[in-house]
Amino acid sequence: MSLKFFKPLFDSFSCSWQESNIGQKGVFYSYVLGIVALLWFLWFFINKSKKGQPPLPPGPKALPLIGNLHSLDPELHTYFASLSQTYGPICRLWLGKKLGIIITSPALAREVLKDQDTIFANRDVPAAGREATYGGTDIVWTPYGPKWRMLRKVCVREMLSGSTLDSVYALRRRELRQTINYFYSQAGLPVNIGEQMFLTVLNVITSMLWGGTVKGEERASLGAEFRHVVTKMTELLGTPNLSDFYPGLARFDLQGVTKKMKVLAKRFDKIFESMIDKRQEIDRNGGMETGVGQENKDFLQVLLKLKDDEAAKMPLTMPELKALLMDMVVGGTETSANTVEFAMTEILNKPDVLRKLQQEVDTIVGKDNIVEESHIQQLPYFYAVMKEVFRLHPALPLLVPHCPSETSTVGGYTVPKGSSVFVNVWAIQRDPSIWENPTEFHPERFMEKEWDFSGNDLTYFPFGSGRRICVG
Ligand code: HEM
Repeated sequence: MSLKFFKPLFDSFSCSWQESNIGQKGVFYSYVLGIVALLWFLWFFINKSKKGQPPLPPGPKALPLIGNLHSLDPELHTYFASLSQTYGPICRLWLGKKLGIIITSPALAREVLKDQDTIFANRDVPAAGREATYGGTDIVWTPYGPKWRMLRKVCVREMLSGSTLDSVYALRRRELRQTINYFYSQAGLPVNIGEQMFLTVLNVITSMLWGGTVKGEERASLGAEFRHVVTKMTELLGTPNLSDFYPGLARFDLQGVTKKMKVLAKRFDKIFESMIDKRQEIDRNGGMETGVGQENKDFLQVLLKLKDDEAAKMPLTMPELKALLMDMVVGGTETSANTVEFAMTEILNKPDVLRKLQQEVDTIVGKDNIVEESHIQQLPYFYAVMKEVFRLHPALPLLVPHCPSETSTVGGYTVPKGSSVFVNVWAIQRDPSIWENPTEFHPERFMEKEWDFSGNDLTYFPFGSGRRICVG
């Protein structure tokens, strides 16, 4: 590097200084030369150590400063699928200052979600996500480690275990029957499946959360408010946000995403506070009004007990408690409701599938009976239809992005620490080299081969795979 580069810098020093002290000038140049030499050595060694590393994955040409933001399509999963057609099963994209890595093959998904799971079981928390979840203290955004393990364990053991779910079967049954009754009463009229399913799932989840704490009209109006807030929150979480692409700009919140999320989160917080107050009051009065099942505590009761447990190795804080409630309400409702809506759409478009389903239900359940959950194992075609819906329409087509806690190698390329890793399960589940007629809704394929939701087979994993697999 030429010293001429520094000339303007030297010129800016006062002339009198230069003229008056020739000796000091010599010392000054020696310092500058020393610093330049040091910088050069540093640069040389950093590059040398990088030379041993594989290159970054291939990807489209990036512009200075903005990277590939100019060509980003908001429908990310289809856009990423088209990139993988050009650049292969692992490619990269510069999202401002953030590096995005896109994975689009079962083999590479296995490397990320199974072989190097402990490294990739982390998250890069988006500004909107942080705001929505009390600073990212929920299961979804907590980094892999003891805290995350504790939160997940509480959730799985106390709310989603087989025995708890069995104990609240009556509650699911009641909610579903109410919904079916409603559809029946609307025969011949248009109905909004998505909306009805959202309310059904929401009622099931919130009843499990705080049981009989709210009833009647209050419950119905709470449902409407939840739907509105959850929909807005999901929209904000999906909005490409400059604060995430340029973390240095996050405090300016240029698009106002954080501000909007704050308003929504406040509305949820009010509901949570009111439920907690009511629950504590019922408990203070010695009430056993749980609504979940006679012997069962509702989830909120269990959480409040854990929060007050001073002997706990890792106590639960109030923000973590509320963040867990948020995960259940936001994570469980839209995903389930959208899946049912897709199922109904596909079935209505395929009269032969509808006919086969009706025949199976008539034979196994009988025309005069109502389907129970226990029937599902005896309804293989029904189960295959469900699996086919999850194949074509995974609720989270890119999972929740993973983030490596250290620089690693995937598919022979470097994936730097802190990059956002998008596993395109939507594209993998439509890959023509794996699936025959991949875009066709054809449940029979699941009658011929066993696929499950366990995440062990990286050709079919609508709930993710590895440590971060869906908790619900
Ligand atoms: C149709 C239903 C659902 C689908 C398709 C679905 C799918 C997923 C997927 C793909 C992930 C991300 C996995 C990853 O990052 O690799 C996830 C995470 C998660 N899901 Fe679900 N989900 C559903 C329902 C639920 C329900 C009912 C709940 C709770 C009641 C729930 C709670 C969560 C939570 C808390 C996480 C974060 C797990 C973690 O980061 O450790 N989900 N889900």
